[in-house]
Amino acid sequence: MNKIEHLGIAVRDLEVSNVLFEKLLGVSHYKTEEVPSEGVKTSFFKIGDSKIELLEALDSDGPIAKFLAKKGEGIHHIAFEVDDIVKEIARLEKEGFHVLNKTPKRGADNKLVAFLHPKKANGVLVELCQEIPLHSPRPKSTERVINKGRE
Ligand SMILES: CC[C@@H](C(=O)O)C(=O)SCCNC(=O)CCNC(=O)[C@H](O)C(C)(C)COP(=O)(O)OP(=O)(O)OC[C@H]1O[C@@H](n2cnc3c(N)ncnc32)[C@H](O)[C@@H]1OP(=O)(O)O
Ligand SMILES: [Co+2]
Repeated sequence: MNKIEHLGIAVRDLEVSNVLFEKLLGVSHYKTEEVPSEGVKTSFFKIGDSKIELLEALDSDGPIAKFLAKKGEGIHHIAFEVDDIVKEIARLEKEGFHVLNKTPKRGADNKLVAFLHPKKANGVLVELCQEIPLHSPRPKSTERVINKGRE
C-alpha cells in the first residue's frame, strides 16, 4: 500500500457539511460526485497530499444511510491507495481479511475500489483504491467537476 488516499466521513447533509469543512480546512471542495451504485453523493477536499471524502446517503437502505442510523455522523472508512488492486485483494484474502467485493468496482474520483469488512479489521471499514488510467472509459457515476482547473 502506498498511502492513505482519503478518509470517508458520513454526513447527514452534504451542503451543510461542505460549509463546515470549508471553514475547518480553509479550502473549498474541489468536486461533488454521485455514485448511485453505492447509494452516495460525495464531495472531496484536498489539503496537501491528503483528501477528505464527505458522504451523504442517496437512498434509505445503502451503507451510509445504515451507518448514520446506527452510529450517526462521523468517520466511516479509511481508504488506502494501491498500485494493483487485484493483487492486493488476493494478498489480503490470504492474510485472512474479509474482502467484500472480490472484483474491484468503480468508485468516486476516478478510482477502482474494494472494501474489507470492519469485523476482520479491528472495527475499521477499509477501502482499497487504484487510480483508473486516463485512457479508460469514463465512470458510469455522474460527475460534476467544480474546479475544472484541477483536472
Ligand atoms: C463513493 C464511492 C467510494 C469511494 O470511491 O470512495 C466510497 O467510499 S463508497 C462508501 C460506501 N460504501 C460502502 O461502505 C461499501 C462497503 N460497505 C458495506 O458493504 C457495508 O456497509 C458493510 C460494511 C458490509 C456493513 O453492511 P451491513 O452488514 O449490511 O450493515 P450493518 O449495519 O448490519 O453492519 C454490520 C456490522 O458492521 C458494523 N459496521 C457497518 N459499517 C461500519 C463502518 N463503516 N465502520 C465500522 N463498523 C461498521 C456495524 O456497526 C455492525 O456491527 P455490529 O452492530 O457490532 O454487528
Ligand atoms: Co471512500
